[in-house]
Amino acid sequence: MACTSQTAEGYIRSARCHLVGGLKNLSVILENLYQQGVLCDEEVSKIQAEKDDYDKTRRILDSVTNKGQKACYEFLKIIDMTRKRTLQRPPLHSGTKTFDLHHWISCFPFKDDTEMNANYLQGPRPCHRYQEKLKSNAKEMSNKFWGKSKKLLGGNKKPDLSYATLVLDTDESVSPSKIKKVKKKKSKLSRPKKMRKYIPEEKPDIPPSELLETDKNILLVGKPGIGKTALTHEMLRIWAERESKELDYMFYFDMREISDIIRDKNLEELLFGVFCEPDEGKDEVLQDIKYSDNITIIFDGITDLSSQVVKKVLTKKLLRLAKIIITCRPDDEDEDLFSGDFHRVEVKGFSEQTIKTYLSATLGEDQEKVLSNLELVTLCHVPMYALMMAACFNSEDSPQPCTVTEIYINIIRFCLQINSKTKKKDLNFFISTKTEEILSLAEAAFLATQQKSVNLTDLTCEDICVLSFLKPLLIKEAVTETITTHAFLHYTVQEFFAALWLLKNPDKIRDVFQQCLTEEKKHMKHLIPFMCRLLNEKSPSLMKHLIPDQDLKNTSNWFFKELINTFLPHLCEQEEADTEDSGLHVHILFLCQCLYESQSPEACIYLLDKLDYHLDLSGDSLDPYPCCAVAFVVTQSKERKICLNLEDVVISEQGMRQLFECFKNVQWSGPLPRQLWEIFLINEEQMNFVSLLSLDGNLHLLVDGEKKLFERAVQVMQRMPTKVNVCLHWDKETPACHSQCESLLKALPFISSLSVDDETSDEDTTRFFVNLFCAAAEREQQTGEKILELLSSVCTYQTFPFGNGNLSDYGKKCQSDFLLDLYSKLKDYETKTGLSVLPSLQSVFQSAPAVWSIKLSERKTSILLEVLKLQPEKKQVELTHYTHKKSKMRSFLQCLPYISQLR
Ligand SMILES: Nc1ncnc2c1ncn2[C@@H]1O[C@H](COP(=O)(O)OP(=O)(O)OP(=O)(O)O)[C@@H](O)[C@H]1O
Repeated sequence: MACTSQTAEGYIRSARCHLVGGLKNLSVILENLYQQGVLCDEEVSKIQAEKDDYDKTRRILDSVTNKGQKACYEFLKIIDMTRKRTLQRPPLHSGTKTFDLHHWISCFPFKDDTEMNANYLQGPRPCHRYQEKLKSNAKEMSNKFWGKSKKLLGGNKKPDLSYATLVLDTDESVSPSKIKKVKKKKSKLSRPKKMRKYIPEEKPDIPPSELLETDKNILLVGKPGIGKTALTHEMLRIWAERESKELDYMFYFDMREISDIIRDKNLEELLFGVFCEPDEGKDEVLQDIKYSDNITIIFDGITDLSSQVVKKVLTKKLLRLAKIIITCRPDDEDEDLFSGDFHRVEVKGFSEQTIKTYLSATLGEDQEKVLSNLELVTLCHVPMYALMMAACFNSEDSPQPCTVTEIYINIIRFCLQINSKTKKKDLNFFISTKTEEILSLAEAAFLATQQKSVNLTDLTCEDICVLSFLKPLLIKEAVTETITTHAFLHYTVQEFFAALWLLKNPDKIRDVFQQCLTEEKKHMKHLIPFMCRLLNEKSPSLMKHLIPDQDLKNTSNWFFKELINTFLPHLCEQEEADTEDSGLHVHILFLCQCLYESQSPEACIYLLDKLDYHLDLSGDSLDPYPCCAVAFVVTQSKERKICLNLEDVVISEQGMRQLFECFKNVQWSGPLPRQLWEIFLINEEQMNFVSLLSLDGNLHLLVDGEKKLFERAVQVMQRMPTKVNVCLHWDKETPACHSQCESLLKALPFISSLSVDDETSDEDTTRFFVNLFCAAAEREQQTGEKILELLSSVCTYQTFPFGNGNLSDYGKKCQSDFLLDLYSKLKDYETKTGLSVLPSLQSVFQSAPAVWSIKLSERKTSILLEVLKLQPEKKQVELTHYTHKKSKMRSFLQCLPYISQLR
């Protein structure tokens, strides 16, 4: 059509007859000619004053061609850049061959001057203004959407909520979550593994912008609350914020909100009446939209096609060139209507990584409270539940602790509220009007849970609020037959509803308690913590809107006693049968968790009383949440201190923080301090040793424990800001081995005192110190370090075994005995090795008690004499078990010069 030598003017002249009648949207052409300086104000006005479009077109063509090549080139450029709106298309199926202006303009050999391209006005002014209005509307809508969620998060530190990456699945072969083969076999996965399966696997990221760019129509399918609306709002935001000279439009319709009002509306009413009205040139805008291929329409939450206008848009009878995005829940996915032309994308929620990022952004440090509970973490794969989690832990209105059940109650209330569009203040009333539907869902949940199934086969309810907790499952029974059942979005929500039904039918509760003790039905016990909290009437409330108050109180009166009495005897039986079983304490922990959920001090005291105030958690691995539960139960005992056994327990740093709160109610004696230090030392996390040390001022250390622990303790001492008091414990009756003595000696510069726990026998204590002093002497001999002196200064009178300012008779005796034993053993050692140890220990022997208590019959008087000789002044001596042996009496007389008083 074009030859390269043809001029712009010639090109226009050759097609003049087609251009007259073939140009449209003359205002766009004129405006551009004016902006590019081809025509002046006056010329434009004159053209506009022409009576019809033919005359206007002729006049435009004349003006441009009269102005020469440059003006003609500019004109062609304008036509080219705005051709969608300024050039007529040849009629479709016209039969006769017509001149195609679109083809004609594409054949003109333009120079490559891309930098100019951006500057053309694409469509009529009113359309551009309308686009601006739509964009600002979209930004506002997107802000409002996130603002609504943000409002749920209390506190001053409200985080900014925005779109977090969702797992999107474009697998066309029908999604595996939808169709399942009938599986007769029960899943053998452990509960944590089963829970993890809820979290969708990470897929290659499909950013919302990509969905926005593609020419295809899109069907977004996903469970309630999974993020379909959030995704569409993200697309709206991207569209509204991007810089583009294109004249494009984007409309969003929340079908749940408008489906009632648009039933009989036409396109104009839908776009301008329901969504957003142009401020000027309505007809021009509507015309432009109708034939625009740059228009995106979102129908969010479509359930049916009762609206004719929506149906026509979806079936392309209206807005033929528009790109359509629809979202629906799997329940409403009508394959006949949405098939073919729609690219199906399944929205699967948050991946594990996004859950972590989301919780970290919304909760900061508090994220640990959720992360430490696997059930809560997996619940967060549904973004709506993640939002609730953030809201529960962030809220200032409802004080923490937030029990797990409270989070579920909040979730249930929140889902009911948003799905029914009820105002917060009317929600309690609304719940009571839905009693029947909620209880029927609860019954289906209970029956399925009993069968260990997630398929709610007997569900008859069609209520939208109730269905918002569910997703449909298509079960393939035969090649030609599938049946639809429902499943909860998360198994724990099913258990929650099952618990609710059980409280409505209290006569079944005892049976269920018994079932929990059987191998076959032990999974039923997950209902019990929920029941414990649901019995509590405090806010957030649920049960009291569903069943009469008195019924709930009647159940509450016997429930906890029955629970404790059912589980405790079973516990004792197990204990007798297998004392090695470390799973044994699971029941105690379980009961603690139940009581924590209940928040009932009376029930805690009842349990503690039954356990004689002994809580034995030995051998357990305690997550932070159970720690919180144990701390709650222990703190309820105001009158009596609890004896806590934490032997071989594993607790995280966070769990420890929870547990610390209850130590004031715990007996601080026996092995507990040492057990705690072991838990800390074993732990690989950064533990807060300073706070542990502050409990009683001592670092408690098992002398004959694992070598690694001992070494770790030494490292800890070295890192402490001040010197540490060390209290040594023994497990088995073995003296410290050489390497342990060595480690301890290495740590001496960081030790302010060394003592021994009061359960260690005198013999062991002596043996240990003898070994330690001997090791010190050896080391001193080898290295020349003055270590004996340092050691003896650490083992001062104040802290020496049994030493305190006011010794009892028993104490005095022990101390005297200890010193005499130590002296005699070290003397033997000196003789054996030729090393000199005793002179460095003068201060130790001199710090001896004011009154020496001696069992004369058992003692070598020669040793006594030597020790007395070391004393700076005469000492009082008290003889017990004295002897009738003359020789012994005679040598005792030699001690008299060093004795001030003898009894
Ligand atoms: N990608 C996301 N990033 C951050 N928050 C999200 C995301 N998706 C959803 N949310 C949060 O979850 C809430 C519920 O999500 P949304 O309304 O998008 O679910 P939906 O799939 O449209 O549910 P329904 O089927 O009930 O309409 C939102 O209000 C938002 O706070």
